[in-house]
Amino acid sequence: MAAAPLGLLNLEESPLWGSRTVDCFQQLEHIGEGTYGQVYMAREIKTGEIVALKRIRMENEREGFPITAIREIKLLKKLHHENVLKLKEIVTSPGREKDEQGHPDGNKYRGGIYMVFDYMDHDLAGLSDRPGLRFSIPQVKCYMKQLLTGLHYCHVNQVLHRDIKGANLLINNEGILKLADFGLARSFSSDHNGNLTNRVITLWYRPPELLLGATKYGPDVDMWSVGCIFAELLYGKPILNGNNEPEQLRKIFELCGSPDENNWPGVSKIPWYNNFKPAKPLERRVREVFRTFDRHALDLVDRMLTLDPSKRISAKDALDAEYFWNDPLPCDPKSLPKYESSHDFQTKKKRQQQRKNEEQAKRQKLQHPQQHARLPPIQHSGRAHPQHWHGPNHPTNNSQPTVPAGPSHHQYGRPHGLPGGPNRYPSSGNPNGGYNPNHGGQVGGYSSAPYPPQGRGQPYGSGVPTTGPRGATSGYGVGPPNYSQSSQYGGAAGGRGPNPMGVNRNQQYGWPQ
Ligand SMILES: Nc1ncnc2c1ncn2[C@@H]1O[C@H](COP(=O)(O)OP(=O)(O)OP(=O)(O)O)[C@@H](O)[C@H]1O
Repeated sequence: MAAAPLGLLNLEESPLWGSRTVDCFQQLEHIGEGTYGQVYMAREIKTGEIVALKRIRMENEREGFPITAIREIKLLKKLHHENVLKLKEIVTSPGREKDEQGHPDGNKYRGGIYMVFDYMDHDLAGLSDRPGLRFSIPQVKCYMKQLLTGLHYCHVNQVLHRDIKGANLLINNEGILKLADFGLARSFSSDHNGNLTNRVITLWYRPPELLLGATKYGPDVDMWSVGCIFAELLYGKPILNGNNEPEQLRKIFELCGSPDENNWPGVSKIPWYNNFKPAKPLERRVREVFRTFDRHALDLVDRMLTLDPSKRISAKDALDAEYFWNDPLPCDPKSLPKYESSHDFQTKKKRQQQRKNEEQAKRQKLQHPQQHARLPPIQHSGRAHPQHWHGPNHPTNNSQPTVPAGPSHHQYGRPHGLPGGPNRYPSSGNPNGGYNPNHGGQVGGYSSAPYPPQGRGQPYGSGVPTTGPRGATSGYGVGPPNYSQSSQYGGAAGGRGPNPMGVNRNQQYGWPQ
């Protein structure tokens, strides 16, 4: 990853920033794991305030502070809006002064740098992935309106987000949605003539112009991602879930029709157009595929998922769209239900644990077929083991699958590439590299030529999902709300629900260095 000289961080600009250490906070729970760092829920010891700490990954940094973190800090310092996540301060942890061999460690920041943010109870990916959860139409309008308001503010301030996806839209139990993760964001100006990288935005939310190799672009790239999220909220599952860039383009063209000089003047000049243009013309099918959406929703999705970026609707115009001004109106954020906290990372982790339990139970069943409840267990050794016999009113130990305790808070591995099962969102990392010829490349006349192996991380790249197609097992399209309004999340406990990971929040851990 590109790194910047230490001085560039310029923590001195905000005198208090960087002057406190992470020991001012008590670590409560691991809530997120991204390409660039781990995220923890923590309590400020002095005030009791709950915050989120994002530890900036330094493991791969030999030469200084990662440029992505510098960008994120710089941009967040200038953005102040209710719908943009607030960076409160930067704290440090001292870390080792010597390496394992006892040599002085030249990196001043080796110990750890943490960004302190307002704590948000959910991210949209984690929240909408809750089994059985259905957002109501006023609720979808409320979230979309906030997303567009935050994004409009960024665009007016000449910031492109470049990684809009559910996991980066944070929501608190006051119903407020905030844009987060500005690690790939950058400033732009309308007269800017330089080239920008096209290896940004997680694959499923990446617009066709970037996939075709455009290096001059503007806020329209974010609006494509918004269109994908909007349609996903109404449709109940991701709408364009390609496994690699060629497949992603194919899916876009199958939905939005093939691009040509009539519907997108200038498209033939984009570098990889000839490699990827469909062999035979495809019709636009947006209105057919999403025919169940109401008229105004369909109009808006249609204008967001417009192939030609210059004709794509802007955030400002989207906010003026009929959709937001017709009944049912967007609900008041305060009226939104309060849910038990859910983050994409934890949802995936829970699901992984559940799958493990199921597999283990299955294995145990095969190894030890179910006993008749009234009979003692089969005696393998020929001798009875008294500790296995609990009498007729107690289940035997062997007939019960061993269910491991909930995920240990000491094991925070990222659930990469979970075997089978639904895994709704692509991770933004790309450990598998780029185009995989076994996954639909060359299909329909596309070639993989322009795509070298890549990873989003270093510092830019694609967010190719690590898993295959998702099941829609936890369908969460719009419907009558069936969420729990359990009072336990609204009241005295500061609006936070019980710990879904079974972690004791009072337990203090050492901060990672
Ligand atoms: N302020 C916060 N409050 C609560 N949870 C948060 C907060 N910030 C981040 N998270 C959780 O941590 C996850 C990862 O955070 P973030 O996207 O900032 O990290 P990243 O390393 O930049 O990730 P990515 O791989 O997407 O670039 C988020 O999806 C969210 O679930």
